[in-house]
Amino acid sequence: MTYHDLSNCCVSEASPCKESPRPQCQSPPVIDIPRMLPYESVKDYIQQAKAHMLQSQEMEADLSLTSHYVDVQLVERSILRCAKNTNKSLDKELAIVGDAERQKSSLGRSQIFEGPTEAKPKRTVLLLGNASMGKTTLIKKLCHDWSNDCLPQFDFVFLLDGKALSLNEPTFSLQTLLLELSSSAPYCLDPNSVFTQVLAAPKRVLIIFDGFEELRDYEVLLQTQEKDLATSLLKDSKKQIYTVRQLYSAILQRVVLPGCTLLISTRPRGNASQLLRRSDRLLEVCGFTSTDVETYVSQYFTDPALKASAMDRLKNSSYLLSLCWNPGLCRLVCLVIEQSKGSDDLPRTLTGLCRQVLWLKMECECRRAQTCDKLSSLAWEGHKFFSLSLSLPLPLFLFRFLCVILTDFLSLALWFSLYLTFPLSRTVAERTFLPQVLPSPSGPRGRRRPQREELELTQRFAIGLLFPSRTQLQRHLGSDVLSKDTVLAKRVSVTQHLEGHCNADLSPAQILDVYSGGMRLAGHLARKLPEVLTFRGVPLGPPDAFVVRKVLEQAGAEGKRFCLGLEDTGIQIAGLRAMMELSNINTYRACIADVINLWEELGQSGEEGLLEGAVSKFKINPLKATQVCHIEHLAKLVSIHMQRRLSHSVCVPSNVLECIYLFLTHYLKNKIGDRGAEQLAPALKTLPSLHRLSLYSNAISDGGAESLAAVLSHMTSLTDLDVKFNKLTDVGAQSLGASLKNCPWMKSLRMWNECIPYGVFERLQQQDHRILSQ
Ligand SMILES: Nc1ncnc2c1ncn2[C@@H]1O[C@H](COP(=O)(O)OP(=O)(O)OP(=O)(O)O)[C@@H](O)[C@H]1O
Repeated sequence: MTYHDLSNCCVSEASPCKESPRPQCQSPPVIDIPRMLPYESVKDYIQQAKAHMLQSQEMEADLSLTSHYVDVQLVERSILRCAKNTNKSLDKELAIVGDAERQKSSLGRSQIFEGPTEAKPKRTVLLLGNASMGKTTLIKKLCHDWSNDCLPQFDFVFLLDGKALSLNEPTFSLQTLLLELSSSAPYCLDPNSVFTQVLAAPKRVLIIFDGFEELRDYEVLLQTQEKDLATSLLKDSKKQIYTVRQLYSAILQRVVLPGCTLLISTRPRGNASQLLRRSDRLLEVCGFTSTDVETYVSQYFTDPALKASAMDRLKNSSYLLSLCWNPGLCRLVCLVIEQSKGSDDLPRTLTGLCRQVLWLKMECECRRAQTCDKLSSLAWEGHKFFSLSLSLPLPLFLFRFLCVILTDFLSLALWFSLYLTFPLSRTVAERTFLPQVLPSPSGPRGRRRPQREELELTQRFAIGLLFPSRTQLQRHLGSDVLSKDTVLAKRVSVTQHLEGHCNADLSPAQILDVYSGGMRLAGHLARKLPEVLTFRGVPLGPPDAFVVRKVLEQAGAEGKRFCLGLEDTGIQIAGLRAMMELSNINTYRACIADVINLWEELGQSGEEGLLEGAVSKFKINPLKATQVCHIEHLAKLVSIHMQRRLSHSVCVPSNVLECIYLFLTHYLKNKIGDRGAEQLAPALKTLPSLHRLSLYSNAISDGGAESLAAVLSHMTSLTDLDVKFNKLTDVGAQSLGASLKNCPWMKSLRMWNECIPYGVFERLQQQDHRILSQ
């Protein structure tokens, strides 16, 4: 009997998974298994493991995977290649792509471990996603898929939790770790046989790491293993003498089970250079689309009447609807809608939402006064949030979510009005609002510094708490005049701080923060906004885009107009459209492909006024292309320009796109290389108004130079070309030099680099004085 047979025997009776089509299933390799192995016990174990996973249906209390899971798409992310600085935090290293690119690189659950056809399977997959975007839920669903035989390439799936790192005793072996500590493992009757099989065919093993708080935890585990430890592990992985940390580290470093597949989930914060080097694929859970939100709501509310009214209420509450992009928040929104039973107004801010959820939970499950006291005092003493979750019957998810928001840095006391009793802190030196609203952090020494995500959220919450509506203020503080005065004083301080900023000081993130203070605070901000407002590099998810629009709208009411920069923000097309609906936008810049898609959408829906505005206000000069895809988008734009039509049915108004004046600045991060130059060349040929082109330091070698040389004589408006510090040798340089002879209109060609022999360069310069070295 071969292992193939064994695997086939294990097909469970459970129904096949619904969402993932089975054709993805590959036939497992045929592996001979030693005769003496008791097949039955291994086979039984696999069956039990599958059944065990199928039993853990819960996403969280009362919500099951089978009835409430929404099948979300994943997006393949890439890293900006930047030679100089590899020590950046991961979110800064990830290339931000537009909506169109995201669609192109999206994939389903069943494709996570597969590359393009013929490519090798992905052995180390990093699953990224911000707080409560659905990483753990996706992992649970994957485990279900495996139980339903939808991941036939794996015989074993082990789910390892970051929290197990707190087990410090050196009493584990690789065998006990996998068969006893993995949360997916059932009780094993014959651990030796199972473990022998795991060791015999590691390629058919999937190990999932989830539940780590941050990237740093992984990075520490990737520090080089002590030699003795590695040798000892390789000699005998059954000895129960290792700590969980040592074993995790050995798996991640592939000292043990080298051929297995690893799925590592994490939030994209902090430095991840080691992890990145070892990963074959970066995937991101990108949250719910608007259709996903509708699916979620319809699954959440089983009563048809409630379902319809919930969706109506949500649609009337645009900000809450935009928050539902985050699945965890979507769940909270549904909870609030469910509990409010149509009576109350829905919350208008994130702070309002979380406050209401907490309040609801406390009303339901705790004796309020006692719990408030307890929470406040525990939090103020600096206890970790997790310790609270042990002592209170609130759902773990809620705690985890609040934990992200509040963290140990900002104590829970903030929620319970303790913040009112603290004096304003002294300086306004920092460019955040935190000093204005919060007591100084006073946690024990040596604690990690709060991450940016936590600070941002904390800041938004702090502002949200300081600017509740009048009714809320009255409800929470009643006749407590002293507290009311403190709130008002802090509000004044924040407002003054905001007004004290000169325009250039305002960071895009601050604009997003301010909205949590409601429209009153947004009004102060609106007055201060600079005319050229750029968000480049700040990810704008749906709620952020909503906020930006609101603030711009408010500023418009005061007569302000803007030139809006939305490149590298990842804003969705719906968000872009919302900006176009504003009448106070002079010009805007955004991802070219998304802009074209928006034009198409507007053209197809016959919204000619909006289309005209969206086309005429679009600005690309100067274009800062940082990824190869930017060049493809440019080519698409050029083709629209030449054909004067968007799609079959949509023409571009004749007076626009007349003059694409283009100045491609050098490609700062991604090197376009020969491939990029090749793609760029045909597009360049058709640009009527390209005067200067800089492809400085772009890893272009002779192949790319040939492509450029071939189109140079067609670029009749080009006066200056800069291809300095590339990799051209004498071949590429001579080819460009020869082409220059056919371009009498050109003024300069800069192409020096150290791969061109000095003599060759000098001769070319003598032949044509327009060839410059600097
Ligand atoms: N695909 C989904 N379908 C339905 N609900 C989902 C989905 N993804 C997430 N949720 C809901 O959002 C909640 C939070 O998701 P989850 O715990 O998976 O996030 P996470 O990314 O692991 O967060 P963290 O980084 O905080 O650990 C889940 O408990 C569930 O209610």
